[in-house]
Amino acid sequence: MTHYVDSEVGRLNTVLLHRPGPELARLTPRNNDSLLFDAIPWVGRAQEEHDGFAAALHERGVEVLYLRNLLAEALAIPEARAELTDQVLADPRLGETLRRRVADHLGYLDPETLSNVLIAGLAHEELRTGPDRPGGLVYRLMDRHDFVIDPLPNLLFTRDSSVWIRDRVAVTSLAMPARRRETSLTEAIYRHHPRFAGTDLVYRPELEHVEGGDVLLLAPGVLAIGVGERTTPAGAERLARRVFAAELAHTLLVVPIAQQRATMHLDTVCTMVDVDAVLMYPNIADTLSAYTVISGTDGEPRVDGPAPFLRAAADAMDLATLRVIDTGLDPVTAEREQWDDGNNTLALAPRLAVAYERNVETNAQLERAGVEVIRIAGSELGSGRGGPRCMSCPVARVPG
Ligand SMILES: NC(=O)NCCC[C@H](N)C(=O)O
Repeated sequence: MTHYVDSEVGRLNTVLLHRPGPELARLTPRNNDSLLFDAIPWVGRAQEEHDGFAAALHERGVEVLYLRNLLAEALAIPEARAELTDQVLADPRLGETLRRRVADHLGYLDPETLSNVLIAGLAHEELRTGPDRPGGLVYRLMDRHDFVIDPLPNLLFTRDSSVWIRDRVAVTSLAMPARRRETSLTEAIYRHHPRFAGTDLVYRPELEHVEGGDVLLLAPGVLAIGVGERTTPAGAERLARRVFAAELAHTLLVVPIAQQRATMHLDTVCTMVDVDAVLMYPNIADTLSAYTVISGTDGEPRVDGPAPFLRAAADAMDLATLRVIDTGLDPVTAEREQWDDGNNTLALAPRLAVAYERNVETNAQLERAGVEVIRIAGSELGSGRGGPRCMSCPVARVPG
C-alpha cells in the first residue's frame, strides 16, 4: 500500500474521512462556542450529507478510510489501548477517585465501543456510579452537563489533525483546547494500525502549534503554511526544519493570515484546483504576502521576503504565474461564500474539485475557468465552519 502525497491536485487515490456521529449530538447552545461550532447541527442530516460526500469520492474511484474504523482496529492492539486510555486518565480535572472509576469503565469496553467513547466523550450520567462504585468529590461536584471525557465534534475535519507530506505523516499540534485530544487518536492510528506500519512521523502533537488546514502542498517540494489564529510562526519554523531535514521539501512559504474565525486556516481563503491555479478569496488576493524559507547550507532555515504571495508561490513552483480564480463576483457575495467555505474545495485531480453546492457564484466561477465541480450538500456539515478540504485528509495521490 503506497501512502504518498506531494501535491494538492494529483489524482486522489485514498482519503481519510470521519463520518460524524454521536459526538455531534453533544453540542448544545451552552457549549457550541467553546466546541467551535457556529450552530447546533441536525445530526442525521449531517450524516446524510457526509455519506453523499463519501459516495461522490467512491464514484470517482477514491478509497475512503474511516477514522472511527481505523481507531477501533488500532485499539485491538494492547499498546494502543493502553496509550489512549492513559492519555484520557491523565486529565488533571479527574482526581484520584474519579480517575479509578473512569479506568474501570473504559477497561470493560470492547475496541469498537472504546473508540466511540474516545470520540463522543463520556457524559456525567453515562458513568455508572453507586455506593459500591463511588465517583468521589469531583464527580459529586460536577454539573450534570459536564463531561467526564470531552467530546471531539471537530474530528469531522480530518485535514487538521494530520497531513501527509510525501511518504511521511505530520501529526499536528492543534491550537484550540477543544481539539487537542484529536491528535492522540490520529497519532495512535498511524503508530499502531498495521496498515501504517513503518510510517515515520515528521511532526508530533507536543511540538509548536501547526494545523493541517494551514498546510498546502503547492507542488512537489513546495509547501505553503498559513500563520494566524492556529499555526504559529514557531510552528511554521519547526515544520520547515523538519521537512528540510527529511528532504521532503526545498521551499516553505510562510503566509500571514488574519487572526480571526473567518480565516482560521489558509485553506479557508485559498485552495488549489489545478497544478497552476488557486481558488482564492478576492478580498485578500492582492494583499496576501509570503516569506520564503529555504534550507541554508548550514541547515538553518534562510528567510527571504515578504513578497506578494502569488509572486512568491509562482517563483517557488517554477511557474510564470499562478492563475487565480476568485470566489464571487461582488465583495458581499464573496464574503458570504468565503464564510460558507466556498474557497475550501477538495481537488480529486487537476481541474476536478468537490465543493459545497450552496456557493453558487464560486462554483460558477470555477466552471467558467474550466474546473469540473462535484457539488455536495453541506448545510449541516458547514455549521462547524469547514468544507470539503477541511473534511478530508489525503493519504495517497498520484505523484506530481
Ligand atoms: N481546515 C479547516 O478550516 N478546518 C475547519 C475547522 C473547523 C473547526 N470548527 C475549528 O474551528 O477548528
